[in-house]
Amino acid sequence: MPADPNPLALSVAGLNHWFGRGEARKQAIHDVTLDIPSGGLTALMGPSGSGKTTLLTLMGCLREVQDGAVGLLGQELRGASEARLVALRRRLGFIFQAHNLHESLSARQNVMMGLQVKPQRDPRLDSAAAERVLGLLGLADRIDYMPANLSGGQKQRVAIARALVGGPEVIFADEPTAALDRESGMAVVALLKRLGKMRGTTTVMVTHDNRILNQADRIVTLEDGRIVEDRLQEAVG
Ligand SMILES: Nc1ncnc2c1ncn2[C@@H]1O[C@H](COP(=O)(O)OP(=O)(O)OP(=O)(O)O)[C@@H](O)[C@H]1O
Repeated sequence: MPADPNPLALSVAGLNHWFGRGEARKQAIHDVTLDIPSGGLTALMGPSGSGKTTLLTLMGCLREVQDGAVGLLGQELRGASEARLVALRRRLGFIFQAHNLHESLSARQNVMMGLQVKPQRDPRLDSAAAERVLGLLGLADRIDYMPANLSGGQKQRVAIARALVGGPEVIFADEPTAALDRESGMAVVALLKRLGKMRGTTTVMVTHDNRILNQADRIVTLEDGRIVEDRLQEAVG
């Protein structure tokens, strides 16, 4: 049988999630069903507390699936063993607002950390790979700087380079451009879109940033833990 030309990166069905116990128990995700094909940039938006981060972390194997199904890269997350989840996480890239760089390592060394989960690589190529991705993110002249000597936006771009350097199949990002100026934010989105077209990399991104929403292929809106709108769009620009 020929391979499916457009396989699903994510397939979520009847997903529910609760926080707390007893009287404090509160449902954060209500019956979410969502298929995301490989490639492309999907934006998750919605008011504060609507469940965006919870949904992102459930899809990214960072939170245990309690009820419903989450298929990621063809594997079901609910009930999966820790070993299987660890193997899957190695195929993902995560970008969060708090960049968590190692202060004692240079930008290059921080990005090289993103390759250490790849057992099959040739480590002699790590340094050049880190340099290349930092260059793509406009940091060619900051490669050997320490985090203390970088601005907040530059540190965030180093964290993004670290998430991208290993060639992840799916990228989960939570407000990745919040700390970036307009130009850097647009460069990050352009790079994610290029990865989608060239390598079929899928990006799922929580954002309120209108510049990014304009560039997204699809916008999924949550309210009170439910999907209230799911819109495909022709990207602008
Ligand atoms: N660890 C937690 N323990 C208890 N409740 C939580 C926890 N994390 C999230 N919640 C609750 O779940 C709901 C959804 O939160 P979530 O962080 O997913 O929303 P969000 O849309 O990402 O919000 P924001 O835009 O403010 O980041 C909220 O009511 C929140 O208070």
